Amino acid sequence: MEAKTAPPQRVQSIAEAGLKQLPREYIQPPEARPAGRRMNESLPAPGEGVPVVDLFLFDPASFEDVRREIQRACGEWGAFQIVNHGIPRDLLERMIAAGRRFFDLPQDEKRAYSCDSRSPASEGYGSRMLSKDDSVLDWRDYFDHHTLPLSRRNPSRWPDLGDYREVVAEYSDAMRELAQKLLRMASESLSLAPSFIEEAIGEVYQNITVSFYPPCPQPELALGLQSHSDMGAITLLIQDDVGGLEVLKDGLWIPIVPLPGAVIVILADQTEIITNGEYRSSVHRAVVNPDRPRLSVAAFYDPSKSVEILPAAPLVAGGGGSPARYRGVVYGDYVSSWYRKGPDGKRNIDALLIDNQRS
Ligand SMILES: O=C(O)CCC(=O)C(=O)O
Ligand SMILES: [Fe+2]
Repeated sequence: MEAKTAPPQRVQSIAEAGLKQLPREYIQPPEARPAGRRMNESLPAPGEGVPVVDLFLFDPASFEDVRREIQRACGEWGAFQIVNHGIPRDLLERMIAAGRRFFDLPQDEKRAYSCDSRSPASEGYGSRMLSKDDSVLDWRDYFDHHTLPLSRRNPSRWPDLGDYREVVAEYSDAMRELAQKLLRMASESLSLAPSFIEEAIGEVYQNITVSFYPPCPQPELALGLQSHSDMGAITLLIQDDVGGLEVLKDGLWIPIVPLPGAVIVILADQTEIITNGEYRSSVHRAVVNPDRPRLSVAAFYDPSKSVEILPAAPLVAGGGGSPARYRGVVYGDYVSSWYRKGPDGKRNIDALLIDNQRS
């Protein structure tokens, strides 16, 4: 428990104090440590890593090729990078630069924007996604923005720092459009109506989280963000050139190597349910390094809390597909159970599996 008077500890302040040893709360259990990964034994050969999909090719003339690429990226990986996505490079760079400007502020100026650490997903500056007395802490600070629907968007709560507020608003709108485009492609590639997934998730809630991972004195013992899958429908992420995001594929942690100008797509749990497991939500984590701070910006695109999420009728038995693999769930209940249990390295979605047909 934090003492009432002491401000919550920020990872960046700990890092700046220049410790040689990682404080105990940040030491991961041996099985979760990045040093334990078997990654070096089998780094992906060129062309075998996380897919890169060129959306420029997504036109009717080459539709079949891209459709196959989308099917492979969503079905086998649940995470991929996209290029030629239509978002101006300049906007991506201004978003990263805005995030960096905030984290460069002196600690007491940042603290003026602190979120309410007792309430999950509260807006503002904070140090971890969930709090559970026995959990190991992430080597990460963040700033969470509530951006959509517009009724939740209140830029006066965001850093008053040059064009910061304009950039976040512009970025939010651009990422909403891109998420819609991708969900349409995902629907179409499963022969669903293009608007199927969008309609299934109802009014969209978007949060934008800037994550800051300070240099870590013992990165082999820590994680910037522990293994998890995202709860909502789809996450669009950009990162600077440092690298650290990894996705789990067939038991191996595969790095998503920074690709300038690319956007990383991470399918989240509700898309896996709606597609009846044809498309998978990606289990991912962030590792840290001793030398350079890393910054990423995630735009989470989530269903309304009141919507019931179910496997799509055309994809289950009766509609021509396989038996339903997941029980339906009201999204708000899914979120509450996630915050109660925490990710614990497991996929929350597995609790909804019928007969555990997929592991
Ligand atoms: O910073 C990253 O690369 C990952 C962030 C992430 O997975 C999340 O915020 O859910
Ligand atoms: Fe994530």
